[in-house]
Formats: sequence, structure tokens, C-alpha cells
Amino acid sequence: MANKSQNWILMATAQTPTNIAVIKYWGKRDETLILPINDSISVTLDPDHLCTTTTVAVSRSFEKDRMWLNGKEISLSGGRYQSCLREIRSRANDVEDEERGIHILKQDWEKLHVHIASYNNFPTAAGLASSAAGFACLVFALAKLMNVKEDQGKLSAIARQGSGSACRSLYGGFVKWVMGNDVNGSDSVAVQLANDTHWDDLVIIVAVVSSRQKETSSTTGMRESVETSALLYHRSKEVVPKRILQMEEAIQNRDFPSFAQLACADSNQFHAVCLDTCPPIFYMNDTSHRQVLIISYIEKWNRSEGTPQFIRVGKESMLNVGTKVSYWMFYVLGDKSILQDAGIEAMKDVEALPPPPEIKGNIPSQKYKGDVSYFICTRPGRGPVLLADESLALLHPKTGMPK
Ligand SMILES: Nc1ncnc2c1ncn2[C@@H]1O[C@H](COP(=O)(O)OP(=O)(O)OP(=O)(O)O)[C@@H](O)[C@H]1O
Ligand SMILES: C[C@@](O)(CCOP(=O)(O)OP(=O)(O)O)CC(=O)O
Repeated sequence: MANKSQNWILMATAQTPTNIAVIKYWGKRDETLILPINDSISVTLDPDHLCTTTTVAVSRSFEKDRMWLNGKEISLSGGRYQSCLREIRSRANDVEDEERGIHILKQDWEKLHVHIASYNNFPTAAGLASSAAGFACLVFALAKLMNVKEDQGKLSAIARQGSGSACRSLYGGFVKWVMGNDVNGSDSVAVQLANDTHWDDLVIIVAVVSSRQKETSSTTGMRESVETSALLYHRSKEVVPKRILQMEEAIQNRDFPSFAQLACADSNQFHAVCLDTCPPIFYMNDTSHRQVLIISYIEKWNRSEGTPQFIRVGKESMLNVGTKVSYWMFYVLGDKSILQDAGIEAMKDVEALPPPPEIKGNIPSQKYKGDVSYFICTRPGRGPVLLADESLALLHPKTGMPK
């Protein structure tokens, strides 16, 4: 290795959005390579509101690979981290920085160790797809550091081995994860259906029910569904292939009624599969489990009556929008102007919202004050980016340790 005497640290910092599936991935045909039993489609969310920032650093003074997640050191010994590190290292290339006297040869990367620090600006493992943004960001940042020349599609196949849904976060806008046929997973990659500007009046409101960790992880849940649910088999073979085509068309045509109907139906079927699993999984009813996704569409809200048109994914969210609205803690993160555009400035404006027609005459007697902790108002967003501003790095440029 060149320039052994010099004590340099080379770093790269990236920011990567999370994504939310509108046609869901649920079930693997290969657990190690993370190969799914059906295609899925997602919307990448605006990284200004929901994202992961990851700094990766390399130095010959580092004695082993180390990682800090949200300030706490975590083990990298797990198979998923090891797969991502191995796959990226094997594609690394020479890195030259004449000014700083850094010369790393392709073959050096196998012996060099990395430090990784990552921060999620939203709760980890609470159903907000932290693993998606996290592994996509890790792979993207390492690829930049190690001068990996593969395109986003190839990188998506590496991120997939960290967490399935992570492959979709390598692109912005509307993304399809093609399940592929290869036993080695080379064709199980993400492709972009449309970029983040394609449908610029689509608004996504995530109502966070609880920031606590889920009791059944997606990995365990979907494994049990594959083993026990006959409905999942029917879903992956008969239902999803048709729905994927319809969803692609709805996105292409910016056809909101079809988009919302398909997303609702798919979310409901996902929850039905969870119930059909033995033992059953309850993501929906237990408010400690999962955020409720509410997709809201504003057709130039400023020009219309000023009333938001909430379209819900799932029955629980329907109830939330309609009857619980005045009991929500009105705490909004993200782009508050989205609600302000709709004439909602304060709690009294929320209370004045009419319940949706579906729940008229069917108002449950029980009221759950404070079920929704907060909202995140967001939009379709761009894919991963490298942050050039070194002050945003999560590792010290001199020590390579977390700031
Ligand atoms: N920023 C990150 N960088 C690398 N890995 C991360 C990061 N954030 C989370 N992870 C990994 O993802 C795991 C959480 O994934 P998990 O699938 O349980 O939750 P989730 O992704 O938040 O929820 P869901 O998949 O249901 O949407 C963490 O334990 C950690 O291993
Ligand atoms: C319900 C989902 O969010 C499941 C996501 O599962 P993960 O991608 O977290 O699972 P692993 O591949 O085991 O890491 C649906 C989706 O995002 O498509």
C-alpha cells in the first residue's frame, strides 16, 4: 500500500430518503439473498423530512470495521451488514487524492477498515422503514468512498441484501422493485418508474401512531406468512402481478382515484395476510406498531374550496381522519405549508374538518385521545445524494470517531 507513513482519513457523507410501499413486498423466496415472491412499488419520500444521513470513513489507522447508529455503537457482525460490506468492497476501485497524498489501490480495500456513523431523523424500527433508508444510504455512501462505478440498479441489488425495501430507496420518485428470476438475485433490482417531479401535487401525510419499536419485525413477520398463509400464496401469484400493471398505469397517468384505490386495496390485503398468518400478526390494530399512511391529494388546494381531500390507506386511518381528528395532538413535522395551503393553521381548523362520508352514522363511541403522536407532511422526493459540506459529516475528520 502506498503512503503508509501518512495519517490520512478519507470520508464521504450521504443522505438517503425512506420509501413507502403502495404495492407491498411481503415474503421472500430466498432469505439470505433477500429475493421477494412478488414485485412491489413505492414512493420515495422527500429526504428533507424523512431520511438517513451516513458518514463512512477509511483510514489505515482503523483496526476494524465499526458502526454507530444514532450515536450508539452497534455490531456489524450480522449477515446483512457483512453482505453489503463484502459486495461493495469487491467492486471498489483505485482512489487518488494527490493533494492529500492519498493513493488507495483496488486491492487495498480488502485490508482497509471503515468507520460508519448513521443518523435517522425519524424513529428507528417503528415501521417507518428505517432499514430501507439506512441500508440504501450505507451502500450509496460506501460506493462513493470506494469509487464503485456500478449504476444505481446494481447498487440497488446490494442494498437489497441489507433489507429488501432498501433497494427502492436508491431512486427518487416512483420506484418498482422487480422480483427477478435469477437464483443469484442479479436481476432482482429497483427501477425508476417516474421521477420526483412527475406528480408534484401528490402529498403524503404520515400519521405516526407510536414511535415504539414493533413487536414483530417485518423479517420475522413475512417469514411466518410465507410458511403459513395460503392467502399470501394467492396474493403473490394472482393478485399482485395484475395490480402492479394497474399501479404503473395510474402513476404514469397521474390518476389519483386509481392510485388511491389500488394502494388502499393492497394495504388492506397486506393486513389480511398478516391476520391469515399463524400465529396472526396485528400491525394495524395495535397502535404501538405501525404508522398509518394517509395519502392526501391536493389538486391545487389554493384554487379549490380549501378543504383537504384525505384518501386513506386502511380502515384505521379512516377512523383517524374522521372521528379522531379533534383528539389528535396537532403536531406537524415536515412541510407545514402543505397543511397551511389547505387553510389549516391551527387546532380549530382541524376541529372544523368534516368527517369523511364513509363513517357518517358509524361514529364509534370510544375515543382515543392522542392516538396519533404527530404528523409528517411530505411529498415524493429525490434519491440519494452526496453531501459536499464537510461540516455535515457525522465523524470527526481528524479522529474518524463520532462527533
Ligand atoms: N441508518 C441506518 N443504517 C444502517 N442500518 C440501519 C439504519 N437504521 C436502521 N437500520 C437497521 O434496520 C433495523 C430496523 O429495521 P426494521 O425492518 O426492524 O424496522 P423498520 O425498517 O423501521 O420498519 P419496517 O421495515 O417495518 O418499515 C435496525 O435494527 C438496523 O439494523
Ligand atoms: C411492510 C413492508 O414495509 C415490508 C418491508 O420489509 P423489510 O424490507 O423491512 O424486510 P426485510 O427485507 O426482511 O429487511 C412492505 C414494503 O416496504 O414493501
